[in-house]
Amino acid sequence: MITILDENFSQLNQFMTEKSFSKVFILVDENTHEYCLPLLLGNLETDIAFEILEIEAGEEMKNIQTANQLWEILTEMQADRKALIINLGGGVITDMGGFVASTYKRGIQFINIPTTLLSMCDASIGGKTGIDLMHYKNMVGTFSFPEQIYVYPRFLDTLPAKEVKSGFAEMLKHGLIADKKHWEDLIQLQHLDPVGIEPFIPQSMEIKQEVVNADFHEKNVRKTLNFGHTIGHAIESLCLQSENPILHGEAVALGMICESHLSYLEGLISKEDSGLIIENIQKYFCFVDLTDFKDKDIFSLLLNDKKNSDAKINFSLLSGIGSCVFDHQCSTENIQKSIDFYKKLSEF
Ligand SMILES: NC(=O)c1ccc[n+]([C@@H]2O[C@H](COP(=O)([O-])OP(=O)(O)OC[C@H]3O[C@@H](n4cnc5c(N)ncnc54)[C@H](O)[C@@H]3O)[C@@H](O)[C@H]2O)c1
Ligand SMILES: O=C(O)C(=O)C[C@@H](O)[C@H](O)[C@H](O)COP(=O)(O)O
Ligand SMILES: [Zn+2]
Repeated sequence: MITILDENFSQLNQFMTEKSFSKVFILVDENTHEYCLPLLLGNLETDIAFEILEIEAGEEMKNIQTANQLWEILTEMQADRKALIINLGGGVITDMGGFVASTYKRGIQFINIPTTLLSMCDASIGGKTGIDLMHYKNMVGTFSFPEQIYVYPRFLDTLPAKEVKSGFAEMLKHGLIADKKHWEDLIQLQHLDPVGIEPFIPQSMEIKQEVVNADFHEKNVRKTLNFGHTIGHAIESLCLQSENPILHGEAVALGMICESHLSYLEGLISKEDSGLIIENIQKYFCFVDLTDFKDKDIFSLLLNDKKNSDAKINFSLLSGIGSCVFDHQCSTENIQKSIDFYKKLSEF
C-alpha cells in the first residue's frame, strides 16, 4: 500500500502504534542519514526501541558484503521475527534493505520510505529486492512486498540535480510503455526541478503499481517495466567496472534510446515515433562515452539478462508511444545496429 505522508507523518505513526514490533531498525546511507533521518525522527512517535544502521552511499555498496554485514548486525542486536526494518533512502537502500529483511530469519517485515525521485516512482514499489553480483545488476534477490510504502515528496528538496534527472528517466519509461499522455506531460517540462515534477509523481507511481499488480513475479507484462534496461543494464555494469560509473537512470536513458531505435529496426514503431522519442530523451540526458567498451563485452552481458530464455535475448520493445511488447527476439545484426546508432548519435 502506498501512502503520501502528511507533514506530521501521522499515517506512519498510526501504523507503528497498531503493530507491535519488538524493535525497529532504520537503514540509511550517509546522505539520507544527514538529509532525511532528522525529518523522520522529528516526526516519529513511538515507544519502540530503534537502532540506526548506516551504510556508505552508492551502487557499489549493493552487494553481498554489505548484506552480510547487515545480517550480522541484526543477529548481534538480537533482531527477532517481530522486528521491523525501515528503509529510508533511494533505490540502493530499498533494494538492499528489502533483500536483507526478506532473507533474515527467512523474512522479517520492512517498510520503504523513498527519498529519491527514482525510488518514489519506481524502486520502492513492486517488491523487487536484490543485490548486484560481480557487477551484474540485481542478480540475487527476492520478490517480497514491503508492508507499507510512505512517500513524502519534500525529501526531494535536498536531492542533487543529477539524481532528479536519473529518476526522471524511469518516469519517461512509464509513459513510453503504458501512458502516452504521461509521456507528453513529462516532455513539456523544460527544467527538471522537483517542484515542476512533483505533480506527475502520483501518475508514475500508479503506472508502476498497476503493472506489478497484473504480474508480480514477472512472468509476462511486468517485463515491460524493463524497457531500456536490457542494453541499459549491460552498459551500467560495464561503467560500474570502469572509472566512470553512471547512475541507473542515466543507463536507462541510454538503453531507451538504443531500444527505441531497435523497436523501429524490428518494424514495431515508425521512424517518426522513434525519432521523436530519441530527440526528447536527448533533451535531458548527456551521451555516455561507449568508445572504451568492446561489443563482445556488451553482448556477453546481454546474454546474461534475467529476461532471457533458451539462450536467446528477450527484449521489451515499444509498439507505439504508450505501448510495449515483451519477449521479443531481435536479430544480432539489429542489436548491433542499435548500439552503433547510439555511438554515431553521440559523435554529433
Ligand atoms: N527494485 C526496483 O524495482 C528498482 C527500480 C528501479 C531502480 N532500482 C535500483 O535502484 C537503484 C538506484 O536508486 P537511486 O537512483 O535512488 O540511487 P541511490 O539509492 O544510490 O540514491 C542516489 C543518491 O542520492 C542520495 N540521496 C538519497 N536521498 C537523498 C535526499 N533526499 N537528499 C540528498 N541525497 C539523497 C543517496 O545517498 C545517493 O547518493 C539502482 O540500484 C537500481 O538498480 C530498483
Ligand atoms: O520493477 C520492475 O519490474 C522493473 O523492471 C523496474 C526497473 O526499473 C528496475 O530497474 C528493476 O530493478 C530491474 O529489475 P531486473 O529484474 O531487470 O534487475
Ligand atoms: Zn530501472
